[in-house]
Amino acid sequence: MLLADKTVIITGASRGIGRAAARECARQGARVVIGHSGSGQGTEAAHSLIEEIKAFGGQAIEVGSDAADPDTADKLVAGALKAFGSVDVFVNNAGICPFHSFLDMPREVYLKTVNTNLNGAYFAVQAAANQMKNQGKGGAIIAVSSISALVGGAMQTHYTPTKAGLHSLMQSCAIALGPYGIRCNSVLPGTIATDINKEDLADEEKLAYMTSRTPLGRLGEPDDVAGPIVFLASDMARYVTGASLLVDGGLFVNLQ
Ligand SMILES: NC(=O)C1=CN([C@@H]2O[C@H](COP(=O)(O)OP(=O)(O)OC[C@H]3O[C@@H](n4cnc5c(N)ncnc54)[C@H](O)[C@@H]3O)[C@@H](O)[C@H]2O)C=CC1
Ligand SMILES: C[C@H](O)[C@@H]1OC(=O)[C@H](O)[C@@H]1O
Repeated sequence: MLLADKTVIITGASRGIGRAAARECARQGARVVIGHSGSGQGTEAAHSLIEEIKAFGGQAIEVGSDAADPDTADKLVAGALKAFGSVDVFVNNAGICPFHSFLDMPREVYLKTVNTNLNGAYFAVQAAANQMKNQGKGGAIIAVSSISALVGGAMQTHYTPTKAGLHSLMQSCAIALGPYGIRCNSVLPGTIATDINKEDLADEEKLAYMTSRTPLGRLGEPDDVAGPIVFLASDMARYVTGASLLVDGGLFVNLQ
């Protein structure tokens, strides 16, 4: 098992990519902290994931707290320490992408997106890194960034800078935390079918367009991203830091 005896915190883990990653980490032997929004739906989904994980003999707990709130960072670390005694891997995954045009972008939509996707992440990464440093045996931090860190989207002018920010944060943290043996990397998913884009991809033309642009001929599924996250979290990636891994079925390189 790739993650035996490691405690992994994953934010936004009740649904989509985070849920798939949490399940796979648990399958690989990790003790998992499921971060979620704390809403009724988030709590319910987190409980059902805990049941799934327990059913195959895994260990998981949940911590409900808004990813945009800087205090969430300490709650996640405290939850991990109380239940499992360590923090070995931190996966920053929680995110939103409320598609909206640029010229009339409401301030509150912009601010909510940046606070959820990037500002909260900064403090969460900081809290996890401090705990790893105090433990003295290194660790791994993974940001779920996006192909959108590298390319734009007319309806994503508030979102793409947050993904570029996460990508950049991992590069800088790789340097800041390398001396402590803490590796920092990002995964850059392409278009993965989840709740975040359900409405956008309900447009059949858009769905067909995104599929046709993907050399592997299909959109991604959450499980497609879970494997790369586990790899970067594991000791198999012990000399990988400051890297970013596109997980996009070839979408990024498909110019013509
Ligand atoms: N689906 C896609 O095509 C892509 C997704 N991503 C990124 O993957 C990450 C996960 O998204 P998906 O699984 O696709 O979507 P999703 O909507 O299924 O999952 C998002 C998760 O973030 C959580 N979340 C949102 N706001 C939160 C808050 N304020 N506090 C705590 N949790 C919160 C949600 O509860 C949910 O669990 C996001 O950061 C997204 O930007 C990146 C590239 C492509
Ligand atoms: C939500 C979008 O469908 C998705 O998010 C990303 O980060 C990708 O670039 C896709 O646009």
